[in-house]
Amino acid sequence: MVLKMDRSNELFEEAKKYLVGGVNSPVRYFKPYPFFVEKAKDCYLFDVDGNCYIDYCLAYGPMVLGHANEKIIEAVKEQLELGSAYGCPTEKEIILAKEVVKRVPCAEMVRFVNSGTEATMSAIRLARGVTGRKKIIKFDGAYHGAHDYVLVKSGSGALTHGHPNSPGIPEETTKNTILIPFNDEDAVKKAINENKDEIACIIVEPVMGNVGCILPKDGYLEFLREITEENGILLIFDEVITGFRLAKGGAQEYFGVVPDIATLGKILGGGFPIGAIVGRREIMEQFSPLGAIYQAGTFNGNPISITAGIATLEQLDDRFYKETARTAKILADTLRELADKYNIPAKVYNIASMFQIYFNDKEVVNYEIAKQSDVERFMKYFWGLLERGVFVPPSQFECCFTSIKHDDEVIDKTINAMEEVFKSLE
Ligand SMILES: N[C@H](C=O)CCC(=O)O
Repeated sequence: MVLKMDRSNELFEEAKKYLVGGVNSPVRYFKPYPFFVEKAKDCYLFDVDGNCYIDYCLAYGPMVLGHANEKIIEAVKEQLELGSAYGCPTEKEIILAKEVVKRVPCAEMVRFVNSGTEATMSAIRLARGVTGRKKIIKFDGAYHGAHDYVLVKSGSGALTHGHPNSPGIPEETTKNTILIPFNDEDAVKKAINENKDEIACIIVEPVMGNVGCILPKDGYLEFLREITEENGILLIFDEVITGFRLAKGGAQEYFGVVPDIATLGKILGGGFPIGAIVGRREIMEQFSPLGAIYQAGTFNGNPISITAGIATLEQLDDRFYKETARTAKILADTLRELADKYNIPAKVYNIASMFQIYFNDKEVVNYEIAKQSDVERFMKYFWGLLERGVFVPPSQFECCFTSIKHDDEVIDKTINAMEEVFKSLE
């Protein structure tokens, strides 16, 4: 190993004694051991061995303003003095909810929760409760968090670590989860025809950011909108990744397709745990205490996360969207050029501030094709970049993100690192 990672190694040995696999989320582990972080600032992570990395993982998505953003720190410090959990409502929840409603096209009402996992779990319950139907359609490779109904043919860490179907989930629990390939209209039609009046919802990541970066084919999201409407099925956009990222109003604004319900997280909490279910008023009002569909949580609407969320959304201006998209595109174009120049079979996808490379000669339009990508070469690319001070997620089944702090100087350094890495990739 070129990188000096001795202290990380020591900490990993210690961590393994107390924490399963030495980590608290599987995506954080990579062989032989991950670097341990000491601190982070702007677009940089600093590890315990004194290495500094340009960060394109951004904590798997939330840190789009960069790490340790001054305005968020100031607002959170102030809120900490006022208390960190009340079990009672606060005015700040209204402020953040209003901001969400202003931005996100389908959002007429909001329920704040603590994670994307909780958001999708409750959104599915809501859809089932409202429609009185049991079945749901989920796309192969989509990752909607770590709860039972959707952890089948799943992306993200489940796929990276070789278990897209997690043991421990009874087949009775997932027998109502219909799995179909993404970007395939006929598969959707067939599933709906075979399960007439039984499907509560289609849940979809408009851009599949948990199996790399798979883009919807032109017209595909529009097709999902039409066919769900025609069949009394609720359309759920899982915008935990795309929300506030592709545009102020997320993927639904970017693509101009408005779902019935959406789930949010990541950016919404400004680096603190949060999730949200949003949707049309008559649907959302079925949640308790107005309706009978139960949804609850001690930390729902937690004042620290809400405060960080308000301070974050305030800073997502037009310049933010323009710049983060510009830098991600430069990197995606660079990767394409390098793959061409060094004759490495690769496909690169990019939308707004998201991008990912697959070492694959086929267009990656779904999970089956994504899975055929060359993992070994990807890990060579990953380590090559890391050794040159650039951190991308350690799996091609995750997505890279740019933040507002990735300026031209940082991008140039990244391009140089990429060029050096590609030279050694054959
Ligand atoms: N891709 C996951 C979430 O979106 C990564 C986060 C995790 O599993 O820790």
